[in-house]
Amino acid sequence: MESEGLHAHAVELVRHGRRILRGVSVTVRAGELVAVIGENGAGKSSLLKVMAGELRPDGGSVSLDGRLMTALGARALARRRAVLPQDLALGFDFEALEVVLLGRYPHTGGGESSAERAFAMHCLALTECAHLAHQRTTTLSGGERARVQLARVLAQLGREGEGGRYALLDEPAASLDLSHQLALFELLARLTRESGIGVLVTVHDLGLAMRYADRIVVLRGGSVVGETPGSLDEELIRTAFGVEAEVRRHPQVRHCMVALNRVAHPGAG
Ligand SMILES: Nc1ncnc2c1ncn2[C@@H]1O[C@H](COP(=O)(O)OP(=O)(O)OP(=O)(O)O)[C@@H](O)[C@H]1O
Repeated sequence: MESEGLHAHAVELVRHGRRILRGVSVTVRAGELVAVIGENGAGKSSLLKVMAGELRPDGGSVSLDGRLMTALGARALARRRAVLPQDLALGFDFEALEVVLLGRYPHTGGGESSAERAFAMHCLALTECAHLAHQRTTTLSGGERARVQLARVLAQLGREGEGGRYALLDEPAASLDLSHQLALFELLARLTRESGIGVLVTVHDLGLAMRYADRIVVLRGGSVVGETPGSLDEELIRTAFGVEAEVRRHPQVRHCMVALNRVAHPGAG
């Protein structure tokens, strides 16, 4: 078993008799931003849930820094990794700051010192929603709610040295406007570089994935069909999405851009 990092090794997942993940192996190391892309139903969220320890694989294993996920207790796990699910329904109408403080629970057991509140405010500021601290989450816009939840994830990951160093984020950019999508990925890239946090993120925007990810994992039909450091080629996009695309390196900036042309096989499922 590999030691450092979050590893899915030959993971199989079956749900209600359907094989959803087939022999999937993915690694996220400390300080690395790994993007998972793939068409609807490819298995991205399922993989994220398995790697978060929320779903038990039916074959293979998941380990976190050399320990099997199944051997970690709930609180230890909550200090080591934080999850942003795709659709999170809160049962209570909390203020945004209270939601972020929930992220501190695995560390504090529920105490709310002024230092904890200041740290929670700091996390809200990182995701540009300090001004929403005392607004009820039911009254937030979709994008604002996503940013508050991201602040909760950051609070759960904690200060450096506290442990809890992996963030698993399921389509965090889905409801964000253009500027906040960029700000989110800039923040994630900075966190991986400066704090050594490992990030696994599912994303539909290939441009964001190519610009910010250290590695891109491509899923199709529950299998990994490609893995590439930061740039996709046209063949892989065709394989993964059935779409003809052109990938060009921008002359001024170092990252690649993708121009989608047409569906490769119109009507194909
Ligand atoms: N509990 C379940 N029972 C049966 N099928 C399931 C279950 N959970 C997921 N699936 C199926 O597994 C497949 C993968 O789902 P998953 O949510 O992982 O896809 P995804 O790649 O995240 O898709 P999207 O881009 O639409 O969010 C889908 O076809 C889905 O219908």
